[in-house]
Amino acid sequence: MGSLASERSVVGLAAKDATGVLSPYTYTLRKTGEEDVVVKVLYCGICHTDIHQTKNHLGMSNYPMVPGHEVVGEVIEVGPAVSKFQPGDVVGVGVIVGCCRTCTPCKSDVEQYCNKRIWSYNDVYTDGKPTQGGFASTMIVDQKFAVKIPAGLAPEQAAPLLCAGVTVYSPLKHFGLMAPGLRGAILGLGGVGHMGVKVAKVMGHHVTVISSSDKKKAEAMDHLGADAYLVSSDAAQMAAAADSLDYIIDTVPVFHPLEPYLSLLKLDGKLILLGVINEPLQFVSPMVMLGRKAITGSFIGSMTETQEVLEFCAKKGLTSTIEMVKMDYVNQAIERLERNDVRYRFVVDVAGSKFEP
Ligand SMILES: NC(=O)C1=CN([C@@H]2O[C@H](COP(=O)(O)OP(=O)(O)OC[C@H]3O[C@@H](n4cnc5c(N)ncnc54)[C@H](OP(=O)(O)O)[C@@H]3O)[C@@H](O)[C@H]2O)C=CC1
Ligand SMILES: O=C/C=C/c1ccc(O)c(O)c1
Ligand SMILES: [Zn+2]
Ligand SMILES: [Zn+2]
Repeated sequence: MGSLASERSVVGLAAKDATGVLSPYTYTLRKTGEEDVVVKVLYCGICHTDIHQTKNHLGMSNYPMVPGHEVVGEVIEVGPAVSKFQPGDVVGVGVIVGCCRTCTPCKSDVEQYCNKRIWSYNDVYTDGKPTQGGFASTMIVDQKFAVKIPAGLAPEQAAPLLCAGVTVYSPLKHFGLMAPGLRGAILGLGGVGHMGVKVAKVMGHHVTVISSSDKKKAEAMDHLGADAYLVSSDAAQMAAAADSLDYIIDTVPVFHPLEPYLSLLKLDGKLILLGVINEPLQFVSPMVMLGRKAITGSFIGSMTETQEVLEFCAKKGLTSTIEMVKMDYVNQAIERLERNDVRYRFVVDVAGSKFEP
């Protein structure tokens, strides 16, 4: 099925330099390969990683760069060997679009840890072309790196699950933290953090939000269903919560000391780092030894876990909390995300927007 004829010309919004400002950019996609699906982008979430990448926080950015890795779209064409999808299917694409398929992580179904992973943007595909993300009319992706959006999940609600959702689900599952009754905390109530609260609550955990201010308290308790709320700078509140938590999911995207949070963990508690921070973090060793605590990290989730979290959310009636915007608002949305002014994820209505070159 599908025509394998030519490269497609597409329009996206690209950063052209480390200012991170996005502007229209026309480029071509590869010819539809045997295992490729061609996806008309419907919606794309804005993740803080898009800021790290477009603004070159990691020193590895290449321009022009079309960001966006929480992509929901409609399949409009499939290559001849595609078995998972057909035109008309609503699918999701996330953070990675390729892996080696032969290394231990790839063979263990955790291909996100493949050292040859191909990122959905700011990378180079197997054909030598730059990869470009979801703030664009169309993407082409190998069927392995697309997931089905289950019936019953609104496509715009599903977009944040493709990064934020699976990023919290994967470590809870991997570290054996899905049992009801656990006491967990979410540090940083943004796009990833709000999914952390929702997923942990559905698992039956007692959930504390640890935030940099009290601004989000009412919403966290009333809308997201958090059980407790700590302001990280309030020493009395923090002291009262010492030794009380089985885990902390840390989503803060900037440098912060770890010791105040390590002190909140119980014996064998885990501090799970998710934020991308390009400088050394700090703690003294007794903070982990005297309590056998673990500081660990986790990176998105596998394609299997991505499909699983979508089905988990559909089954539990769990949605993301989003602010929907058009493409012409993306630069303002990014500025607001950087100022910590979003409730809790921007999702761009890509197909419903005009973005002419
Ligand atoms: N490990 C992985 O696989 C993944 C990692 N990430 C990374 O996780 C981090 C969080 O991503 P995301 O949730 O999209 O980001 P958001 O900007 O949506 O949320 C980050 C939250 O951290 C808190 N915060 C504290 N200090 C700051 C600061 N100086 N600037 C901004 N926020 C601050 C805020 O919460 P509050 O107001 O409560 O203090 C804010 O809402 C990023 O570094 C991102 O790159 C994202 C996805 C996957
Ligand atoms: O948002 C998804 C990607 C997160 C990410 C994690 C670690 C890292 O080094 C990155 O460049 C991105
Ligand atoms: Zn992300
Ligand atoms: Zn591999």
